[in-house]
Amino acid sequence: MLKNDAVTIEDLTVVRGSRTVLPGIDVGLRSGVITGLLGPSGCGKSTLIRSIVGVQRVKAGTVRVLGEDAGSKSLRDRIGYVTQEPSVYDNLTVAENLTFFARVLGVSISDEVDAAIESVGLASHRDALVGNLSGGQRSRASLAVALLGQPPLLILDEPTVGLDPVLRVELWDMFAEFAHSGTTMLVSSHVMDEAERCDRLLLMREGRILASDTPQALCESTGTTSVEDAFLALVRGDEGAVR
Ligand SMILES: Nc1ncnc2c1ncn2[C@@H]1O[C@H](COP(=O)(O)OP(=O)(O)OP(=O)(O)O)[C@@H](O)[C@H]1O
Repeated sequence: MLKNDAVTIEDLTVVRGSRTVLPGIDVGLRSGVITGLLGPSGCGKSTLIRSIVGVQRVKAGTVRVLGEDAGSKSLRDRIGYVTQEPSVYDNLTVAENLTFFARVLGVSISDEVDAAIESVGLASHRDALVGNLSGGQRSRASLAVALLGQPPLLILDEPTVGLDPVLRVELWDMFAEFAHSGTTMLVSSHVMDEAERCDRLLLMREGRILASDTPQALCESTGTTSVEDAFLALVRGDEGAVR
């Protein structure tokens, strides 16, 4: 963890139902880079994200986000969060959805709505009903909502699920642009080839952080040439350590 990390997490313990999902983890998110959050289904990625966004009841530990406690009111318009399910209204157009959420957030409608629509490549569908859009277009409309007000921290939970390869590449190009302009990004993914597009990676397994480093450093430290192989090597090492 670094002093100027955008997010610092210490000894975070989360229990959901009767299961200890996060058993006291420490991790930091570097500012102004894309961190990929990777790990098998059920390993706790969404729970970690919910803790950062401030909607998860935590049992112990601290989560500091942009210098505030996670969940603080002052963070409300400083975090853009896109869940796995599109969070836009089917019976409103793209522009109407954005206008509605801009009002809720109190951001300038005239400037921000069109800029957000433009940046997710939906300008030609500005006046289309969201209910008539394709799955990928609906995901991008959700992403546009998260961009309103240009929050310094963007958290995207599996933003490319169900999207075609061309669209995935376009979205990752867009994420790189956001990071380039100073936005801190946390992007969860199941897809290992997307990991190569991240500046840093958090590899999770069964609620624990197996590694937090650059893709290159992970490959070097495990003597592998792909993130997928690095992850497998770390899992095998972890299994050996647990045994
Ligand atoms: N409300 C709940 N009550 C009990 N257990 C829960 C609850 N919500 C999640 N869990 C458990 O917590 C663990 C972590 O879930 P989480 O959704 O964080 O995983 P994930 O890594 O995001 O998975 P996926 O990639 O499939 O979305 C899982 O074992 C899940 O079954």
